[in-house]
Amino acid sequence: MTASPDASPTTSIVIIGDRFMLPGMFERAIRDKCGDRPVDIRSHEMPWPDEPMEHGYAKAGMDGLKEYQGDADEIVSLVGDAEIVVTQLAPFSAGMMDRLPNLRLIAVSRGGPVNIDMAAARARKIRVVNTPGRNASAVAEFTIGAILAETRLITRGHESLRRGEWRGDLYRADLTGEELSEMTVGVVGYGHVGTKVVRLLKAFGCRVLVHDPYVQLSVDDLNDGVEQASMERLIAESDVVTLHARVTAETRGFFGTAQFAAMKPGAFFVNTARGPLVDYAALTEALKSRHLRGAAIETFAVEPVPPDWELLQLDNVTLTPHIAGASVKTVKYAAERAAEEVRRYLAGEPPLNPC
Ligand SMILES: NC(=O)C1=CN([C@@H]2O[C@H](COP(=O)(O)OP(=O)(O)OC[C@H]3O[C@@H](n4cnc5c(N)ncnc54)[C@H](O)[C@@H]3O)[C@@H](O)[C@H]2O)C=CC1
Ligand SMILES: O=C(O)C(=O)COP(=O)(O)O
Repeated sequence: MTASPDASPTTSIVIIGDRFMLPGMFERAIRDKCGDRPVDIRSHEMPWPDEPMEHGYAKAGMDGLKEYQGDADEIVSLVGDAEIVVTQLAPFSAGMMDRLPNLRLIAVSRGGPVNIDMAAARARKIRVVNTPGRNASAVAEFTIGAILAETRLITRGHESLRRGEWRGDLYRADLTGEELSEMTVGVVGYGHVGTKVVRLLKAFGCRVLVHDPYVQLSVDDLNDGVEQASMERLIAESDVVTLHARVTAETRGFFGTAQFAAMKPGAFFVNTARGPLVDYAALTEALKSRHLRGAAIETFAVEPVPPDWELLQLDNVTLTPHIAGASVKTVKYAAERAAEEVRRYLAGEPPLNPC
């Protein structure tokens, strides 16, 4: 059908999807929101690379961009003359933007737009929007599961039964857990995920300590007895320590030999945040010596981890392959927000989440 001469020009939108975006969901959301506008949407799936990379999806070193997936030339050719790009992991460097003169909006479904050169985008007046907290409830729920997997020995019980071993005497010491209602849980980082972890923990009746030097506790949490603590106090008093900070110059290597030694004997350690926050060789020693009773680890500095890695062989750790944020709700929410950002851009409205 030919457009009438006075019709608005068609806006070209390119979606660069990956395994976190679920095929078709972003395109459907944009069509639902922007159906009354002439849009031409092209969706591409980026193949997932097999080789181990930083956090599983970061190639290091393209103009300081991090946690990205995809080749610059390939992405430039996929985007072509499009005005809008919707992506999660595709990188956009200054050099790539120079080759994409029509690009005006990048909707990036990330907590932080670490795969986009923000200074370059600002200089070229490209609007960049993101979706902070899109996976926060997914990670928070998963974290509670990871804590329970260790404190209630769900993983140990599972492994025991897989080996054909019933529980033995009630109560076999290695399958006798500890209840959160009697524990102190230390939450490091009180951002999108950390605040939700605290909210869920309160239902268990445990004492909750929070360490985050940059944020004040909410009035609700203060009224519910949650305490702000120095890192030293949190480490010394917690039966479970759970990490929810981003990797910065300050937080990189946050937990090493000294911190694990200062934790209570028999305490548990949980990391669903990022591998570089932790010295995993030091954690391995703390678990082997049984100074720590258990750990639940979900993210690593380089992913996938080698199958013969010592941490994977220990009997007092629950390990998952970086799946805490991956829920259907996360993707639905991200698609909905990206579509709303596209609608706002097309309608000349201000963005929901400008970067
Ligand atoms: N396993 C998974 O699938 C996922 C993991 N993540 C990770 O979870 C972590 C938390 O994510 P969000 O809550 O969205 O981040 P966020 O940016 O909302 O919160 C991070 C918090 O860390 C705090 N922080 C900064 N320096 C600190 C320090 N020295 N000590 C204590 N706290 C400090 C900040 O003030 C902020 O409140 C990040 O590392 C993120 O990469 C996020 C999503 C999915
Ligand atoms: O760690 C993951 O799985 C992520 O999805 C990264 O979350 P982010 O976009 O950095 O908040």
